[in-house]
Amino acid sequence: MFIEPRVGNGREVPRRGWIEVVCGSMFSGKTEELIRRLNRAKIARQQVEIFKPALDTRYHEHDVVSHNANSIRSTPVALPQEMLLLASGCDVVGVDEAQFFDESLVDVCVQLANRGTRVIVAGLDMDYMGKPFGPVPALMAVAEYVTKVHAVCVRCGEIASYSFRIAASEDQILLGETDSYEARCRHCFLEGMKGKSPEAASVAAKH
Ligand SMILES: Nc1ncnc2c1ncn2[C@@H]1O[C@H](COP(=O)(O)OP(=O)(O)O)[C@@H](O)[C@H]1O
Ligand SMILES: Cc1cn([C@H]2C[C@H](O)[C@@H](COP(=O)(O)O)O2)c(=O)[nH]c1=O
Ligand SMILES: [Zn+2]
Repeated sequence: MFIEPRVGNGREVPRRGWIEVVCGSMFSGKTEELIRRLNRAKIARQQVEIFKPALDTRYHEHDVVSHNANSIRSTPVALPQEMLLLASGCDVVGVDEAQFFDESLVDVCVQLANRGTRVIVAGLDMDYMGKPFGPVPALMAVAEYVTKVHAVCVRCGEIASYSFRIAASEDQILLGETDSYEARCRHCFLEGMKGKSPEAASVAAKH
């Protein structure tokens, strides 16, 4: 799985495209896993392009940077359509923070895969309310491979699938780190939601 197959029995084989999604909560290792796969492709001398949403300026204007400071050069784009032109001739395209793009990202990834590109997309599957986030759930549906990674719940040490917001904002988009979010397991996420706004409490009440 996730090999870099371009040469078969010493002969060039036609390029085959596909989509891989790496999803999970904040701090679950999505960016690390994306960087690991992209670096392997570079070692295999494949042409790699990496994109991130222009709005994600948390760590660096250009680089994709993980919470433990691994990084890889990327191109910030405002719209998914820009990737179609910028990635022409590429073997592998990586996309980080996919949740910040609009739904057109799904069609762009499908077009790239259809024209023979391996597309690796990393992003949050759920927002701070535990609701599906942006185009990530739809990408999971059309992907050949979906990998859900997990963080460690900072409250109890169980595996964490939720990003619990400790900051006051109720906007869906709020850039941040440990200053604004905690990785939490289902139980600790629901416990936290009970003490929040009426909408948040109703999310917890449904469970
Ligand atoms: N609660 C946590 N659970 C797991 N890893 C954490 C946690 N808090 C910080 N980390 C660090 O975050 C790293 C993963 O960072 P990153 O790949 O950027 O995650 P993501 O892109 O999913 O937010 C881990 O290797 C670890 O060093
Ligand atoms: C849950 C949640 C997160 N965000 C923001 C916070 C961070 O800037 C990114 C996630 O980064 P990571 O690489 O996955 O750690 O998304 C948000 O805007 N809204 C949310 O609900
Ligand atoms: Zn917990």
